[in-house]
Amino acid sequence: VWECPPSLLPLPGVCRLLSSVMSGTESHTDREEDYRFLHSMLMEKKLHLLFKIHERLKRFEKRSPIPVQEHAASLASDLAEELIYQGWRDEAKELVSLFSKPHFKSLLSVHDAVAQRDFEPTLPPVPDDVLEEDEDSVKIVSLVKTKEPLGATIKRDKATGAIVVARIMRGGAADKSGLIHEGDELKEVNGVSLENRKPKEILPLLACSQGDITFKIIPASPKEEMSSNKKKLFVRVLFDYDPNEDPSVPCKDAAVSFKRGDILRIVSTEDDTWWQACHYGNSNSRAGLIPSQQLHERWRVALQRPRALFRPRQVKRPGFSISFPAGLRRSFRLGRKSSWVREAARSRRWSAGVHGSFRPPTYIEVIPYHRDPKERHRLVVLAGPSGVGVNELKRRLLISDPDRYGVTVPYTTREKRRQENEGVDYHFVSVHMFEEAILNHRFIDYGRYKGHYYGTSLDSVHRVMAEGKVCLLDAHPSKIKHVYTSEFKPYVVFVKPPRIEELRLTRRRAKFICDEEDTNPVRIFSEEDFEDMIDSAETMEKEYGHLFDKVIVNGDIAVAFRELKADLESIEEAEVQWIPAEWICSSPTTARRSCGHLTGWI
Ligand SMILES: Nc1ncnc2c1ncn2[C@@H]1O[C@H](COP(=O)(O)OP(=O)(O)OP(=O)(O)O)[C@@H](O)[C@H]1O
Repeated sequence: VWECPPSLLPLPGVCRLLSSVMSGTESHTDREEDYRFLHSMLMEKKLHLLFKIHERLKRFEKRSPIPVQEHAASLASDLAEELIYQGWRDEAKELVSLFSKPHFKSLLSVHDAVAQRDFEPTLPPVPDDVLEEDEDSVKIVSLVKTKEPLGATIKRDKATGAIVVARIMRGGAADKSGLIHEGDELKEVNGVSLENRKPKEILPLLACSQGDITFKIIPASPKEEMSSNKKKLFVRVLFDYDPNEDPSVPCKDAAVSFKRGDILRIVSTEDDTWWQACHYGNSNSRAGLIPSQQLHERWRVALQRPRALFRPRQVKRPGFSISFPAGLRRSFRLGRKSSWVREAARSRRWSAGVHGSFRPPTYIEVIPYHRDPKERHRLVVLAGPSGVGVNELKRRLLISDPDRYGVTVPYTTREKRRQENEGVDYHFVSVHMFEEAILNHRFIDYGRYKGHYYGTSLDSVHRVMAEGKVCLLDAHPSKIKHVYTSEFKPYVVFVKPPRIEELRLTRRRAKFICDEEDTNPVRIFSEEDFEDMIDSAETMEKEYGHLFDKVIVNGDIAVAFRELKADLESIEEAEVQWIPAEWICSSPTTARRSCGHLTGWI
């Protein structure tokens, strides 16, 4: 067994390592002599002292010590001189001899070098000849380049052929230096003229520069900073973006990737095509390029498939249910039940596509919201194509916590049936009352079915919320606008079908209720139902995706339910919730003043 000498005990890790090296080597060495040599080398006291020093340095490194003073060598020499005049006592003699030892002197001089950060490259003096031409306009900028990129992009000015700084990334090295600005013309890098060079020839020049880097620059005329940049502007992104898959991004390394739903802080919108933003909550994240709203809209237009835009689909949907377990099927989605509403939905889709009346999903301006425990809960809207499982999820939520969740009771003008209870299954009202409520805009959703009105009113939502419960409302996405206010602060969950293969597998035994007049009102899903469900989900996402806070894919019902429940709980517990700025900045003037030129959708 190989043992450590007691002086090495503070380094158990090194001892263990050396010990294992030795025991590992033992079986591989044929010759005793080699083994002894290795043993004596690894046991060498100096080697262990080196380890000790290394270990100490590592420990100090963690503490990030700050030098007490930067001129220890001259202090020691002054002190030595003083001591000589203090009389020649033994202690003084010893100290003077210690100070005069070359090792000690070297140690102090290394200390001073480190304290003064002498190891960093020094900037070369500005060459004498540089100011000869254009004396007023030329600027020499020297930066010390670390591993960090400069944080700037360059481009060639089409008109003049000059190389100019296209963008400066906020928080990057160039930005922090405050010496290089957007629009500056680069004349030389490290003495190499950039005349007649293409940006791609210059980039390697910058990349391989080590230490200090000197630019000869013709500064751009000073621009006024946009006031909007100084304001904190947050957006929720409504699409995924990966610069590695984007051939149009000017510089992949300078771009920021994000996922739909992420919150970004916009730091610059000066450029029409590429904005700058950083991820919220990540203090280390540097600002990077993101496609501007205009650019993203252009992409979307270019990518629009004419088939999806102009071909109205034959929508065939499950019909209407006959009776519902108490407290469940109280809010229903009329959008898919009456033929006239179906028609309306179809023409909405048609006109939106043709006239581009809906906003393409890009970024939505958001502001932080902290719910006061005394305030009402946010309304939870569940939306999704017919048959996807909205009711099933709602039912499970209610059962899981009936004190926390509540559902609305719908209104109808039809006769009450024997097994039904007023205010439990429906509010049974007269046609006159119903029509008056329509005129007073009290309905989120209403329609006629078999000669009777049915509708979900704002009052029933208020009632559930007033009980202190989280109101679960299922609604067609086109109806969300009726509750899209600061009063309800809706949290919208879109329930999306999985891929058709998974639908076939998971819905093998699922039955849904179709037309009540049908001879067989309950039937299993057909292939066509699945296709309709997927198509309709796609259309909903395209037209109303900007309203969705959360998208849940309902493949395995248990998984989808767990995800939904956890999500609804997490928004309540979250320190900050992000709500659309338009709920607070409702008047356009206020919005414009507080959010720069970006109001609501940006
Ligand atoms: N993930 C799932 N796996 C298997 N069956 C499911 C799943 N989700 C829902 N179902 C079943 O599919 C059927 C339709 O679901 P549900 O009634 O919840 O749909 P819906 O979206 O509310 O449609 P509609 O509003 O048209 O009634 C029900 O029998 C339900 O139990």
